[in-house]
Amino acid sequence: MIKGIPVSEGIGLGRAVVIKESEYTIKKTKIEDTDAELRRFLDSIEKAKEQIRKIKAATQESLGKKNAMIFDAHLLILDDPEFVNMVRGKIEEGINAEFAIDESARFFENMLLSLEDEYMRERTNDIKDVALRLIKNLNGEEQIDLKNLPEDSILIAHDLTPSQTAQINKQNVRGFVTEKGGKTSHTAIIARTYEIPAVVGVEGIVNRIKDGDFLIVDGYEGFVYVNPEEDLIKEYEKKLDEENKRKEELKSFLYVESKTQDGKRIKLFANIAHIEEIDAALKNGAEGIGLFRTEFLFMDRSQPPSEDEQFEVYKTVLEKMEGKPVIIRTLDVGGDKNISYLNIDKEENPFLGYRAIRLCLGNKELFKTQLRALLRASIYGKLKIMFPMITCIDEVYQAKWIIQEAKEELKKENILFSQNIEIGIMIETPAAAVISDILDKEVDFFSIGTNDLIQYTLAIDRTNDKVSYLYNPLHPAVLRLIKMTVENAHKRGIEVGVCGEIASNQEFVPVLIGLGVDELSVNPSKILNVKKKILQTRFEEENLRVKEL
Ligand SMILES: C=C(OP(=O)(O)O)C(=O)O
Repeated sequence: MIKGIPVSEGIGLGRAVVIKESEYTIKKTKIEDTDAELRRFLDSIEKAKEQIRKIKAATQESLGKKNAMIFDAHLLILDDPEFVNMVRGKIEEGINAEFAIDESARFFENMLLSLEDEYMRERTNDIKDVALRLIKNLNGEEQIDLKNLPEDSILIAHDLTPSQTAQINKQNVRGFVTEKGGKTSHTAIIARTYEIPAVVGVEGIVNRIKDGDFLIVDGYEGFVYVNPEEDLIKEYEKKLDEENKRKEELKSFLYVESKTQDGKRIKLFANIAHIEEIDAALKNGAEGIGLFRTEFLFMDRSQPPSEDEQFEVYKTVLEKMEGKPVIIRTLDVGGDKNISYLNIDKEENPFLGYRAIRLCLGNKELFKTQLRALLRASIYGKLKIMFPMITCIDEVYQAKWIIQEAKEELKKENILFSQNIEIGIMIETPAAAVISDILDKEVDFFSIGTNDLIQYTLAIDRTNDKVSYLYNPLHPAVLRLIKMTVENAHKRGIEVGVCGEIASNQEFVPVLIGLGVDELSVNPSKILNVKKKILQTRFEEENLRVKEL
């Protein structure tokens, strides 16, 4: 048994398909006919471009424009005069094309690795990917074909690149196991989107497993069993059976209205961080998006996304949701989410520092660019804009003022935007909950971010394992703040949602309902589980339980 990080729930049984990139020992040879060698090199470039364009089109179709953009970077490398001329120069000196490509790629990889910028360092993978493709083309070697995987395959790889996941025939895949990656890695996101069990961060797995080994992937616990005993296979087959039955049973709730036994309606929305997750949200019956974490658009790059780039993403989300409400949270970085190009100073207490709305109000252009993109996209659906980490009314005034400025600018430029965009805030600091009767005068809705609310109320760093035992969502202090927020909002006639992780957890759903929340926003894969719990809950009973808080 091997342990890794579970990133996509589910159980998979099947045979290993090991994706081992060929390890080339590229020999340097002396070339007499340099013109012919140059032609070989240029042909391999043309072939690579054709291959990449095809993969890009397939990715765009299955995973959307943003995921397909990575292949633009690959095409740019193939057109980069510095790279092409360096290889050409070496060939003209009489060096074989394979060696010239390898040496040039290493030169640029080392150059990028020497930079401080994490994003640039990560681009070395793109150069490696392109160089390998060129060398394989020169050798007439087929690129790994993932379109025709055998039934019940479990993919084992160092990491799955976007070009690989774009080609996979999903019906035949029962699991992913990779050496690299974490909860937000590309493989993890794709696995969750396709609902394929996945375990990542398993060091050395590529060399420990052979093609055809029988595997069990436990995406709940992060276990991978290699050629297990018959008893264990039986045990897991039983679990898989139960899982499939549970899934089937949950499907029966898909078209059932989300309300408690005694008729209290609870809206059921989805949390997303990437547009690819919308399909899973819709498939599971999300009535809207309760939290789109836009910060992920700003990560893994060297500069912020442009207004147009953001506009395209927000427009896509709104269009895909076809008029259902979409709450888009403005940039929430700082704390544990660092973005190198924003040059945030190292802080002693980053969670109490320059983050979220504070950072946006201090970087007006960055903030306004996002707001303009949101306003422009607003005509494509039902947009609601939400500000994170509010602690005082002044922040709400300032943020709304910048929205007003963005609207004036767009009007002058004759650019349309919706006149009915609701503005809301996250209630994720005790201060915001305590003054919710002041804040509610200025906004149209609240969404309680319990992940942060719990950390700030109980003074526990949510990323520190040593104090995680104190992270208690049912602590009376937390429940009182939620209760207070809901009561204030309802007096003013505005709705309250919960978008923190506790809304996805069946254990906490009844208490949130009892506290009177109107909407729960949960992980797409948890929507039907939560709906089942809502249907079993009696509001009056739960409400009585929290009366005396
Ligand atoms: C949803 C929340 O925000 P984050 O993205 O910081 O988890 C929260 O704090 O509950």
